[in-house]
Amino acid sequence: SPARAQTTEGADAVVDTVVVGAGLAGLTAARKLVAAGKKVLVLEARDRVGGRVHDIGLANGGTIERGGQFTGPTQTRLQALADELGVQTFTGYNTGESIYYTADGTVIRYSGALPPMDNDSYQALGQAIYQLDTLASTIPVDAPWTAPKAEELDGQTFASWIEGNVTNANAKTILHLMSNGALSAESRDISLLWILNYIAVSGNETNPGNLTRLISTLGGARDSRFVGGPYQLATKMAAALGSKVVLKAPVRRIVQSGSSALVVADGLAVTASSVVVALPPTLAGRIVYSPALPATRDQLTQRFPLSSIGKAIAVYDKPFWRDAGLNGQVAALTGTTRSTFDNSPPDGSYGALLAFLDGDQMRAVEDKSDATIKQLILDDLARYFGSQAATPTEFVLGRWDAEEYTRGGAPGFTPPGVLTRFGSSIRKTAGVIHWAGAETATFWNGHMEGAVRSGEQAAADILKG
Ligand SMILES: Cc1cc2nc3c(=O)[nH]c(=O)nc-3n(C[C@H](O)[C@H](O)[C@H](O)COP(=O)(O)OP(=O)(O)OC[C@H]3O[C@@H](n4cnc5c(N)ncnc54)[C@H](O)[C@@H]3O)c2cc1C
Repeated sequence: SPARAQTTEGADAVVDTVVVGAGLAGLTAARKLVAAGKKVLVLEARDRVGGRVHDIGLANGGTIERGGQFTGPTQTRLQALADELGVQTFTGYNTGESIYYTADGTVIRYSGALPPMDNDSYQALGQAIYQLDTLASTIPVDAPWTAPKAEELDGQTFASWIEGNVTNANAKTILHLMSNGALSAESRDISLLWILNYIAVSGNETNPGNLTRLISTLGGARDSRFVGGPYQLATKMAAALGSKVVLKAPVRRIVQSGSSALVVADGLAVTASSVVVALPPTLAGRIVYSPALPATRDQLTQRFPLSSIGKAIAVYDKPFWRDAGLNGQVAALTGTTRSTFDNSPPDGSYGALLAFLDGDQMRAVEDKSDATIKQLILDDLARYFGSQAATPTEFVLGRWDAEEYTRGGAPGFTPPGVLTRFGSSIRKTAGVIHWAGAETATFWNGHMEGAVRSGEQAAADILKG
């Protein structure tokens, strides 16, 4: 009742810290706090843990990743967690040629990281990547709004930078496609400062971030996968926390009074001396805070969307494209899916093709049924890999934008003018509330690594007192 939320009396439980959200960030924070002897309760809206990480069982006995899946070099905290929990990684399938599918429907096979282009185009693209890396090297990862040219960089979109700085048409095309494929966000939607920061955070304390690491398979963010899937990281942490994780408990209000807070979820209310809100900013903004949060923090959550993303997986008896010398990777200029990967298990005992629906392509199918989307994807896969791709044995579709407690994908991004005006509130505590979640991380922001780092950071801040 409203009366109950006015007071910390009448709570169902009293703990040291309430963690809101049982994604990798919230679970990591809880795990660290419990290890330090704190009494913790994690309130999770869904009927499962893991948030944007979720694997499901296939009829063929395999397991497939619906959400986050790739990891790679410099993602050291995620790796350390996996080691602790006994979850192995393996290098994704990279043998053979990739496919570039042109706007007029031509399949071009190629080797190496970049689609085939004439020399001038390669040079122009290389120059643009060098410029972006150079600008990114000026961004302080913990405070991008203080970068030397922050105003200028945050005053434009990535698209306007491409159009204003790159003259070669092929190089422009690849840069726009990269935004769609690697960030699930259109170049016209994101601030230049934001993408430079996203490049800068694609590293760790000893390895500065760079664009190649952010977008690459081998040696990059899409280098490796977890044997059995990354959902195990969430379920293993949750199993160790046991009854400290409460499912089906969406938090609706956080009422602070003095040095404590009453966290009101559907079905229960908990009093705590600190709270970790481990949600993407836009979902954190849907909780009602009393007293109201500082204006800058609230305005940040009004301006920090999640990208539009869907993920489809077509499963086959065998990875037939490998016999044709293909690695399963496509970069396409047309189609519902423009980015695919070989998602087969490490032993290749069956085949799986992962097809992303990114940005505009996800929005274009918003009103379509699952069956229609499946057909659109299979038509694309058949165009890329031949008619065998049209008849999978199973098909999995994750429409992340439509999930009530996610509402989009990774990463959360900022349009122009947001990081410089509101960014400094991203991790600033509000009374006893600490902010975590992949979008708050200073390395591998938006990734599983960032989620783990943000949870560790929030726990460390609370323990410091
Ligand atoms: C399709 C897809 C593919 C991706 N691919 C990769 C990849 O290959 N590699 C990579 O590193 N990352 C990838 N990511 C990103 C990665 O999954 C996320 O960055 C990371 O899992 C985020 O963890 P988190 O804990 O910060 O947030 P989330 O996982 O979003 O966790 C937030 C939790 O809070 C819960 N919640 C929401 N509202 C409330 C409320 N009011 N009260 C209580 N609980 C609430 C949610 O149910 C959820 O469990 C991908 C994401 C998607 C969607």
